[in-house]
Amino acid sequence: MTSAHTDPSPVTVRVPAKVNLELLVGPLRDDGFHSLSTVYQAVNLTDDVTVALDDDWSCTVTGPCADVVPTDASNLALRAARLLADESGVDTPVHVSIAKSIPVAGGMAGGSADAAAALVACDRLWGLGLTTEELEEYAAELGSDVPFLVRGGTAVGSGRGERLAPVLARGSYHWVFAISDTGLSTPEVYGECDRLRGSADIPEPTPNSELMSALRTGDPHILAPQLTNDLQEAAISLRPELGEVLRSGMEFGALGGIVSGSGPTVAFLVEDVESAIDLTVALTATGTAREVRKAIGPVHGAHVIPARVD
Ligand SMILES: C[C@](O)(CO)[C@H](O)COP(=O)(O)OP(=O)(O)OC[C@H]1O[C@@H](n2ccc(N)nc2=O)[C@H](O)[C@@H]1O
Ligand SMILES: Nc1ncnc2c1ncn2[C@@H]1O[C@H](COP(=O)(O)OP(=O)(O)OP(=O)(O)O)[C@@H](O)[C@H]1O
Repeated sequence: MTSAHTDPSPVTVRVPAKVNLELLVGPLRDDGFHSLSTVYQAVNLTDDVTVALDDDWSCTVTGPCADVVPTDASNLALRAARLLADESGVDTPVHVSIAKSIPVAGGMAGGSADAAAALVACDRLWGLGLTTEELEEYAAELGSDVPFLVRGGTAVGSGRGERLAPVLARGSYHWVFAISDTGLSTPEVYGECDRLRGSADIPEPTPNSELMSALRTGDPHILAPQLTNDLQEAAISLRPELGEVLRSGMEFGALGGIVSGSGPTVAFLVEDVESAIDLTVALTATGTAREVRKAIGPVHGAHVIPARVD
């Protein structure tokens, strides 16, 4: 092992959550993953991940949901830091601190986001100078969603979701997210999808050209009818009240509503910032969600931010 050039100052990286504008789930592959065709969009619900040189590998998490995030070796951000160290021959451990704001087990890729952020932060701290493409390759070893959280913006994902291609998308979209009290497990939702499909023959999924055209217009009215999620039925089957949340959001004027990824967060696309505020207030009043938050997409992937001066 060699010691990499080290910068003693801690590095903080801000990383977005994601919503899948389209999530087409293909057949179950031999490796236990489903082949996907998905369109990701990064939205500005963010976590901040700070890495600092330390005597040993460790992790702390702060924020309202910190108690349900592991701080042992299973934490995805800590795993990401250790993977990068192993692969790059670095022997200087770090402490990883996560200021968590992305819902946990909410279908918005919060753990994947922290892993992406840790890769970008450690690359800077250890002075490795890796390219985004190199970081995305390490990211794919940590989870299917992780490469997208390094990249951000709007992108098509294929394979198991880890193979990315750019999308020409205009404009900014306004979202409202209805966040549940308790999360859903991603493997359980995929399992429920398989159960509901039974022995049906499932074709390999391909991106929907109408969604691609809609993204080129930048018009949320045109995008809204194209939102699709093949995991939605499975998420509602496991959590029937999500159907009620979807109905409420549409009644209160959302242009489109969809379960985010594997759920249970429900994402509503709205016309503009005023509509986002109105829908946030209306959904909060129903009490059907633990928390309702508005966001904008697309935004950048994991990026270094200036150190906080407290
Ligand atoms: C639902 C999505 O968030 C949509 O973007 C992703 O497909 C999930 O991505 P992720 O959380 O990064 O998932 P991974 O950590 O790679 O895989 C967790 C588990 O989800 C299931 N999984 C995940 C991705 C995929 N294409 N097919 C699957 O069946 C598998 O059971 C896998 O063991
Ligand atoms: N840094 C982390 N942040 C959140 N959860 C983590 C982290 N590291 C490990 N986990 C574990 O991963 C599980 C899934 O959390 P996560 O928030 O990534 O779910 P998710 O957003 O539904 O994932 P996805 O949308 O990628 O399927 C959590 O229940 C937790 O036990």
